[in-house]
Amino acid sequence: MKPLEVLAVASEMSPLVKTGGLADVVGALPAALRAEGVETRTLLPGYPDVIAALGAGETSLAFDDLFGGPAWLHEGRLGEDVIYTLVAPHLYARAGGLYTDANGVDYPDNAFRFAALAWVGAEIAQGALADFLPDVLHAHDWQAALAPAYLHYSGRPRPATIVTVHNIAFQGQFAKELLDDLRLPPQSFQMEGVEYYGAIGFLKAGLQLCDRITTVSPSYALEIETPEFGMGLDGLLRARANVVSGILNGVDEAVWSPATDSRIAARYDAGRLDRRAKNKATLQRRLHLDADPEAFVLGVVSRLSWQKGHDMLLATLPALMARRVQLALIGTGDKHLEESFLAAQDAYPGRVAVTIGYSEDMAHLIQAGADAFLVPSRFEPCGLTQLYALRYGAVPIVSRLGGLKDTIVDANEMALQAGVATGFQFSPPSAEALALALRQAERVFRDKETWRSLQVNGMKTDVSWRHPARRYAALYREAVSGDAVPSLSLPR
Ligand SMILES: Nc1ncnc2c1ncn2[C@@H]1O[C@H](COP(=O)(O)OP(=O)(O)O[C@H]2O[C@H](CO)[C@@H](O)[C@H](O)[C@H]2O)[C@@H](O)[C@H]1O
Repeated sequence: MKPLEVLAVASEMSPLVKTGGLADVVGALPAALRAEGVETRTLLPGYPDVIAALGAGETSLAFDDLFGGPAWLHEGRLGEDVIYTLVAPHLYARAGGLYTDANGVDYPDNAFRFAALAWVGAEIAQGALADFLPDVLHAHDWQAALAPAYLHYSGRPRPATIVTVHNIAFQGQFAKELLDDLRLPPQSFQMEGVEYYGAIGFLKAGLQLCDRITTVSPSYALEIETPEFGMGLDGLLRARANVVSGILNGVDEAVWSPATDSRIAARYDAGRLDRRAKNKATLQRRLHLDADPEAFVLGVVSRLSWQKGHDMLLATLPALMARRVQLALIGTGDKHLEESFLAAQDAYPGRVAVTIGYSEDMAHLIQAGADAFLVPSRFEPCGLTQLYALRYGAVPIVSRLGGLKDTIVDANEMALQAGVATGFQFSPPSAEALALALRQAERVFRDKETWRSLQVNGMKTDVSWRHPARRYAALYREAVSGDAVPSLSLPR
């Protein structure tokens, strides 16, 4: 059977460029899909680091003026994966972050930076390259979501289109005056097009005009159809509910496996869990936590934002610190949260260790050394860190919503009796409910045998990409077969 060919369009891809979970997913999917007979090529913005990492490669497809300057496509390889980099120095050669300057302020031209990515994705999808004509364009998040709109309004033959929502909180909204400069036709500015509350909505446009919508867990797929979680897009998603599905993320096992992980102090697996103690001791030493093997060590690896709910952890800290508990946290984001956690570290020396910043090494060591791993999110499309925690025997304590609800089996009495529990869920996402869950978890932690059964159950859970990749492949095939290509019936 001829492999199905997919063009993935995204603004991040591990290990080339990452600010969060989106990169992990975009980085892992091509290899996982290959096993399902799907060949994926990925289009990324030409950030300087990406260009440097991919080195010399072939250049093709030049644009004299791509939203304000010249641009061209660079074809490189990362292992077996073909990566197209959109080289456009006027858009991507910046000293700051991917989306914001050094002060955390959005670049004023983000609309054009990501419209360009989507535009070139649409060009490739319609045959601009001699050697690659994809069957599917798969756009990830708002940065790529204008691609289905460009395809729709081009009026030319196009492949099937899929938009995946990794986080509906980020939507890409821009002034309506940009319509023409964004190369969108006047008739696109309507409710069935790119118009969104009087502005231009990139994610809105993609969700409206693509063939299939996915998000990263079945529960989040339902949640975003409600006003509480839909962040303004719930009406659209309800109207298109027949093309919305939730496919859980997986774990890249080449990167996240305690048996082979070179970033941790001692390797282990479910049969050699005792070796984990060395990672706990190393973590405590490196972070200047008290060398106490019996302390209940909580781990956190996260962006620090309202979504992730760590303000609730701060609120419960005084009660926690009255017990034999330690906290090892690495995170970055909201300045107020960063400062509050640093203040907690000062207040509880040897008990609270806070690293403000980003470190893959530390992320792995926390997973391998912490007893429990905390994800108290207010909303969570899927969540990857609780999946890594399952693999590493750090028992997850999570809020009961979104992908957290779908991936962790709560250690209630019946689940413990049945021997299927893998962690702890709490609801609603509040400091009080979190505090109760932490007390319950600590109680089970003191019962070594039961705790070990949670660890082993977690480590045996299949969190690989095999099952999700099969679902994506099936979805691609369904979209290509065109049983229903709903956007074709929309006004053009
Ligand atoms: N300070 C730090 N140092 C080192 N590593 C750090 C770090 N902070 C975060 N990370 C890493 O970044 C990734 C975060 O992934 P998540 O899925 O947990 O959240 P995120 O909200 O970014 O992703 C969004 O997209 C993903 C992908 O679909 C969804 O799972 C999720 O629910 C959604 O919010 C993990 O690999 C984690 O280890």
